[in-house]
Amino acid sequence: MAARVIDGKAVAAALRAEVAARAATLPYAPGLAVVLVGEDPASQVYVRNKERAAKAAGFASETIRLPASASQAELLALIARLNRDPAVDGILVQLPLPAGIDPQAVIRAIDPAKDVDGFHPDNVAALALGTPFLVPCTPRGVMKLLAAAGIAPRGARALVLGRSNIVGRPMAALLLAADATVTIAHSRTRDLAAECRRAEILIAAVGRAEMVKGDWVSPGATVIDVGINRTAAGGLVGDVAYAEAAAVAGAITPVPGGVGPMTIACLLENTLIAAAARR
Ligand SMILES: Nc1nc(=O)c2c([nH]1)NC[C@@H]1CN(c3ccc(C(=O)N[C@@H](CCC(=O)O)C(=O)O)cc3)C=[N+]21
Repeated sequence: MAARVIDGKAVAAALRAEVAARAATLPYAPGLAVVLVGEDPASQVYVRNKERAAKAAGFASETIRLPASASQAELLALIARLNRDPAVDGILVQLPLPAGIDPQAVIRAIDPAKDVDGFHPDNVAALALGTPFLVPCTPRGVMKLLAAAGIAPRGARALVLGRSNIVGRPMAALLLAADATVTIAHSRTRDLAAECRRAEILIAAVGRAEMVKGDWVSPGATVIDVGINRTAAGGLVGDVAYAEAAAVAGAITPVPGGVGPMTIACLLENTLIAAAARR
Protein backbone atom coordinates (compact mmCIF):
# COMPACT_ATOMS: atom_id res chain seq x y z
CA MET A 1 0.00 0.00 0.00
CA ALA A 2 1.56 3.27 -1.10
CA ALA A 3 1.15 6.43 0.95
CA ARG A 4 -1.01 9.34 -0.08
CA VAL A 5 1.31 12.20 -1.10
CA ILE A 6 0.51 15.49 0.64
CA ASP A 7 0.93 18.22 -1.99
CA GLY A 8 2.53 21.14 -0.16
CA LYS A 9 2.89 23.12 -3.36
CA ALA A 10 -0.86 23.08 -3.93
CA VAL A 11 -1.77 23.81 -0.29
CA ALA A 12 0.74 26.69 -0.24
CA ALA A 13 -0.60 28.13 -3.49
CA ALA A 14 -4.12 28.14 -2.03
CA LEU A 15 -2.90 29.86 1.14
CA ARG A 16 -0.96 32.47 -0.86
CA ALA A 17 -4.07 33.19 -2.91
CA GLU A 18 -6.15 33.56 0.28
CA VAL A 19 -3.57 35.92 1.78
CA ALA A 20 -3.46 37.97 -1.43
CA ALA A 21 -7.26 38.25 -1.45
CA ARG A 22 -7.30 39.43 2.18
CA ALA A 23 -4.47 41.90 1.51
CA ALA A 24 -6.41 43.33 -1.45
CA THR A 25 -9.23 44.40 0.91
CA LEU A 26 -6.85 46.52 3.05
CA PRO A 27 -6.35 50.26 2.53
CA TYR A 28 -2.55 49.72 2.60
CA ALA A 29 -0.03 47.16 1.32
CA PRO A 30 1.41 44.99 4.12
CA GLY A 31 5.14 45.69 4.33
CA LEU A 32 7.76 42.95 4.63
CA ALA A 33 11.47 43.67 5.08
CA VAL A 34 13.84 40.74 4.54
CA VAL A 35 17.43 41.24 5.65
CA LEU A 36 20.19 39.13 4.12
CA VAL A 37 23.71 39.39 5.50
CA GLY A 38 26.42 37.85 3.34
CA GLU A 39 26.23 35.68 0.25
CA ASP A 40 25.26 32.17 1.35
CA PRO A 41 23.93 30.69 -1.95
CA ALA A 42 21.01 28.77 -0.39
CA SER A 43 19.96 31.87 1.57
CA GLN A 44 20.01 33.96 -1.62
CA VAL A 45 17.61 31.50 -3.28
CA TYR A 46 15.22 31.50 -0.31
CA VAL A 47 15.28 35.27 0.03
CA ARG A 48 14.53 35.72 -3.67
CA ASN A 49 11.59 33.30 -3.35
CA LYS A 50 10.25 35.20 -0.33
CA GLU A 51 10.45 38.53 -2.13
CA ARG A 52 8.75 37.12 -5.23
CA ALA A 53 5.92 35.58 -3.17
CA ALA A 54 5.42 38.81 -1.21
CA LYS A 55 5.21 40.93 -4.36
CA ALA A 56 2.81 38.45 -5.99
CA ALA A 57 0.53 38.75 -2.93
CA GLY A 58 0.47 42.54 -3.36
CA PHE A 59 2.76 43.26 -0.43
CA ALA A 60 5.29 46.08 -0.26
CA SER A 61 8.43 43.98 0.06
CA GLU A 62 12.05 45.03 0.24
CA THR A 63 15.17 42.91 0.57
CA ILE A 64 18.04 44.65 2.30
CA ARG A 65 21.44 43.15 1.63
CA LEU A 66 24.42 43.73 3.91
CA PRO A 67 27.92 42.49 3.09
CA ALA A 68 29.30 39.45 4.95
CA SER A 69 31.72 41.88 6.61
CA ALA A 70 28.87 43.85 8.25
CA SER A 71 29.20 44.24 12.02
CA GLN A 72 26.59 43.29 14.58
CA ALA A 73 26.23 47.01 15.42
CA GLU A 74 25.40 47.83 11.78
CA LEU A 75 22.78 45.09 11.68
CA LEU A 76 21.26 46.24 14.98
CA ALA A 77 21.11 49.82 13.65
CA LEU A 78 19.27 48.60 10.53
CA ILE A 79 16.79 46.67 12.69
CA ALA A 80 16.18 49.76 14.84
CA ARG A 81 15.38 51.73 11.70
CA LEU A 82 12.97 49.02 10.44
CA ASN A 83 11.33 48.84 13.90
CA ARG A 84 10.55 52.58 13.62
CA ASP A 85 9.40 52.49 9.98
CA PRO A 86 5.58 52.61 9.98
CA ALA A 87 5.39 51.03 6.50
CA VAL A 88 7.22 47.91 7.70
CA ASP A 89 4.89 45.35 9.30
CA GLY A 90 7.22 42.34 9.23
CA ILE A 91 10.98 41.97 9.66
CA LEU A 92 12.81 38.76 8.80
CA VAL A 93 16.56 38.45 9.25
CA GLN A 94 17.65 35.45 7.21
CA LEU A 95 19.54 32.80 9.20
CA PRO A 96 22.24 31.62 9.49
CA LEU A 97 24.18 34.84 10.12
CA PRO A 98 27.93 35.15 9.49
CA ALA A 99 30.27 34.16 12.34
CA GLY A 100 30.78 37.06 14.74
CA ILE A 101 27.12 38.09 14.81
CA ASP A 102 25.10 36.71 17.72
CA PRO A 103 21.77 35.54 16.29
CA GLN A 104 20.04 35.74 19.69
CA ALA A 105 21.03 39.41 20.10
CA VAL A 106 19.67 40.12 16.62
CA ILE A 107 16.39 38.28 17.25
CA ARG A 108 15.89 40.12 20.56
CA ALA A 109 16.37 43.46 18.80
CA ILE A 110 13.40 42.92 16.46
CA ASP A 111 10.13 44.50 17.64
CA PRO A 112 8.07 41.42 18.71
CA ALA A 113 5.07 42.97 16.93
CA LYS A 114 7.04 42.79 13.65
CA ASP A 115 8.72 39.43 14.33
CA VAL A 116 7.16 37.46 11.46
CA ASP A 117 9.58 34.55 12.10
CA GLY A 118 8.13 34.16 15.61
CA PHE A 119 11.63 33.78 17.04
CA HIS A 120 11.61 36.66 19.58
CA PRO A 121 11.46 35.47 23.23
CA ASP A 122 8.09 37.25 23.71
CA ASN A 123 6.57 35.27 20.82
CA VAL A 124 8.25 32.03 21.95
CA ALA A 125 6.80 32.56 25.44
CA ALA A 126 3.33 33.34 24.07
CA LEU A 127 3.36 30.05 22.13
CA ALA A 128 4.65 28.09 25.14
CA LEU A 129 1.91 29.60 27.34
CA GLY A 130 -0.80 28.64 24.85
CA THR A 131 -1.53 32.24 23.79
CA PRO A 132 0.27 32.37 20.42
CA PHE A 133 0.66 35.57 18.40
CA LEU A 134 3.32 35.27 15.66
CA VAL A 135 4.22 31.58 15.31
CA PRO A 136 7.31 30.23 13.46
CA CYS A 137 6.46 29.72 9.78
CA THR A 138 7.69 26.16 9.22
CA PRO A 139 5.87 24.45 12.11
CA ARG A 140 2.80 26.59 11.39
CA GLY A 141 2.96 25.32 7.80
CA VAL A 142 3.17 21.72 9.03
CA MET A 143 -0.02 22.17 11.08
CA LYS A 144 -1.77 23.52 7.99
CA LEU A 145 -0.57 20.56 5.90
CA LEU A 146 -1.95 18.13 8.49
CA ALA A 147 -5.29 19.95 8.44
CA ALA A 148 -5.38 20.00 4.63
CA ALA A 149 -4.68 16.26 4.55
CA GLY A 150 -7.47 15.59 7.05
CA ILE A 151 -5.08 14.35 9.77
CA ALA A 152 -6.36 15.28 13.25
CA PRO A 153 -3.63 15.65 15.92
CA ARG A 154 -6.11 15.39 18.83
CA GLY A 155 -5.29 12.34 20.93
CA ALA A 156 -2.72 11.09 18.41
CA ARG A 157 0.81 9.99 19.30
CA ALA A 158 3.04 12.58 17.61
CA LEU A 159 6.80 12.38 17.52
CA VAL A 160 8.96 15.38 16.67
CA LEU A 161 12.47 14.38 15.64
CA GLY A 162 14.66 17.43 16.30
CA ARG A 163 14.67 20.14 18.98
CA SER A 164 15.81 23.29 17.18
CA ASN A 165 14.40 26.66 18.19
CA ILE A 166 13.14 27.26 14.65
CA VAL A 167 11.33 23.96 14.05
CA GLY A 168 11.41 21.17 16.66
CA ARG A 169 10.48 23.08 19.82
CA PRO A 170 7.71 25.26 18.33
CA MET A 171 6.45 22.20 16.40
CA ALA A 172 6.03 20.30 19.66
CA ALA A 173 4.25 23.29 21.25
CA LEU A 174 1.78 23.52 18.34
CA LEU A 175 1.03 19.79 18.37
CA LEU A 176 0.50 19.94 22.13
CA ALA A 177 -1.85 22.91 21.72
CA ALA A 178 -3.76 20.75 19.20
CA ASP A 179 -4.13 18.02 21.86
CA ALA A 180 -1.63 15.53 20.47
CA THR A 181 0.41 13.32 22.81
CA VAL A 182 3.83 14.72 21.99
CA THR A 183 7.30 13.17 22.23
CA ILE A 184 10.42 15.11 21.30
CA ALA A 185 13.28 12.88 20.15
CA HIS A 186 16.81 13.98 19.28
CA SER A 187 20.39 12.85 18.74
CA ARG A 188 20.67 11.55 22.31
CA THR A 189 17.42 9.59 22.26
CA ARG A 190 17.92 5.90 23.03
CA ASP A 191 16.53 3.62 20.30
CA LEU A 192 15.32 6.34 17.98
CA ALA A 193 13.87 3.82 15.51
CA ALA A 194 11.61 2.30 18.15
CA GLU A 195 10.43 5.75 19.30
CA CYS A 196 9.62 6.70 15.70
CA ARG A 197 7.73 3.44 15.13
CA ARG A 198 5.33 4.34 17.97
CA ALA A 199 4.26 7.54 16.23
CA GLU A 200 1.01 8.03 14.36
CA ILE A 201 2.31 11.45 13.25
CA LEU A 202 6.05 11.57 12.62
CA ILE A 203 7.70 14.95 12.01
CA ALA A 204 11.31 14.73 10.85
CA ALA A 205 13.31 17.93 11.47
CA VAL A 206 16.88 16.86 12.19
CA GLY A 207 18.70 18.08 9.10
CA ARG A 208 20.26 14.71 8.27
CA ALA A 209 19.70 13.37 4.78
CA GLU A 210 17.43 10.29 4.64
CA MET A 211 17.99 9.41 8.29
CA VAL A 212 14.46 8.09 8.86
CA LYS A 213 14.25 4.64 7.25
CA GLY A 214 11.17 2.78 6.06
CA ASP A 215 11.23 0.43 9.05
CA TRP A 216 11.13 3.44 11.43
CA VAL A 217 7.62 4.20 10.17
CA SER A 218 4.50 2.64 11.63
CA PRO A 219 2.17 1.24 8.94
CA GLY A 220 -0.38 3.90 8.05
CA ALA A 221 1.40 6.71 9.92
CA THR A 222 1.56 10.29 8.63
CA VAL A 223 5.13 11.34 7.83
CA ILE A 224 6.01 15.05 7.53
CA ASP A 225 9.52 15.69 6.24
CA VAL A 226 10.88 19.12 7.20
CA GLY A 227 14.44 18.36 6.07
CA ILE A 228 16.03 20.07 3.08
CA ASN A 229 19.44 18.54 2.40
CA ARG A 230 21.50 19.15 -0.70
CA THR A 231 23.05 16.03 -2.24
CA ALA A 232 26.51 15.94 -3.85
CA ALA A 233 24.73 15.66 -7.21
CA GLY A 234 22.94 18.97 -6.55
CA GLY A 235 19.54 17.45 -5.79
CA LEU A 236 17.40 17.93 -2.69
CA VAL A 237 16.49 15.20 -0.22
CA GLY A 238 14.62 15.30 3.05
CA ASP A 239 15.36 13.75 6.44
CA VAL A 240 13.26 10.73 5.41
CA ALA A 241 14.26 7.93 3.02
CA TYR A 242 11.25 8.76 0.88
CA ALA A 243 10.67 5.65 -1.24
CA GLU A 244 11.03 3.27 1.72
CA ALA A 245 8.86 5.39 3.99
CA ALA A 246 6.19 5.98 1.34
CA ALA A 247 5.76 2.21 0.97
CA VAL A 248 4.72 1.99 4.66
CA ALA A 249 3.16 5.36 5.58
CA GLY A 250 -0.48 6.33 5.17
CA ALA A 251 0.43 9.84 4.04
CA ILE A 252 3.75 11.57 3.41
CA THR A 253 5.16 14.92 2.28
CA PRO A 254 7.71 15.01 -0.56
CA VAL A 255 10.92 17.07 -0.70
CA PRO A 256 10.81 19.39 -2.54
CA GLY A 257 7.14 20.30 -2.79
CA GLY A 258 6.13 19.53 0.80
CA VAL A 259 6.85 21.70 3.81
CA GLY A 260 9.18 24.22 2.06
CA PRO A 261 6.51 26.05 0.06
CA MET A 262 4.32 26.24 3.19
CA THR A 263 7.06 28.10 5.06
CA ILE A 264 6.89 30.96 2.56
CA ALA A 265 3.08 31.02 2.44
CA CYS A 266 2.97 31.20 6.26
CA LEU A 267 5.50 34.05 6.22
CA LEU A 268 3.03 36.03 4.11
CA GLU A 269 0.19 35.12 6.46
CA ASN A 270 2.25 36.17 9.50
CA THR A 271 2.98 39.51 7.82
CA LEU A 272 -0.73 40.02 7.30
CA ILE A 273 -1.41 39.14 10.97
CA ALA A 274 1.31 41.56 12.11
CA ALA A 275 -0.10 44.30 9.88
CA ALA A 276 -3.66 43.79 11.10
CA ALA A 277 -2.50 43.97 14.73
CA ARG A 278 -0.51 47.18 14.17
CA ARG A 279 -2.65 49.28 11.86
N1 LIG B 1 14.99 33.90 9.50
C1 LIG B 1 14.77 32.83 8.74
N2 LIG B 1 13.51 32.39 8.54
C2 LIG B 1 13.27 31.30 7.76
O1 LIG B 1 12.10 30.89 7.57
C3 LIG B 1 14.39 30.63 7.15
C4 LIG B 1 15.68 31.13 7.41
N3 LIG B 1 15.84 32.22 8.21
N4 LIG B 1 16.75 30.53 6.89
C5 LIG B 1 16.64 29.37 6.00
C6 LIG B 1 15.38 28.59 6.24
C7 LIG B 1 14.97 27.69 5.11
N5 LIG B 1 13.71 28.21 4.64
C8 LIG B 1 13.02 27.72 3.52
C9 LIG B 1 12.02 28.40 2.89
C10 LIG B 1 11.43 27.92 1.73
C11 LIG B 1 11.81 26.73 1.19
C12 LIG B 1 11.20 26.26 -0.08
O2 LIG B 1 10.43 26.96 -0.70
N6 LIG B 1 11.52 25.06 -0.55
C13 LIG B 1 11.03 24.52 -1.80
C14 LIG B 1 12.08 24.52 -2.89
C15 LIG B 1 13.51 24.54 -2.41
C16 LIG B 1 14.58 24.59 -3.51
O3 LIG B 1 14.28 24.23 -4.67
O4 LIG B 1 15.70 24.97 -3.16
C17 LIG B 1 10.51 23.12 -1.57
O5 LIG B 1 10.87 22.50 -0.54
O6 LIG B 1 9.76 22.63 -2.38
C18 LIG B 1 12.79 26.02 1.82
C19 LIG B 1 13.39 26.50 2.99
C20 LIG B 1 13.34 29.28 5.38
N7 LIG B 1 14.25 29.53 6.34
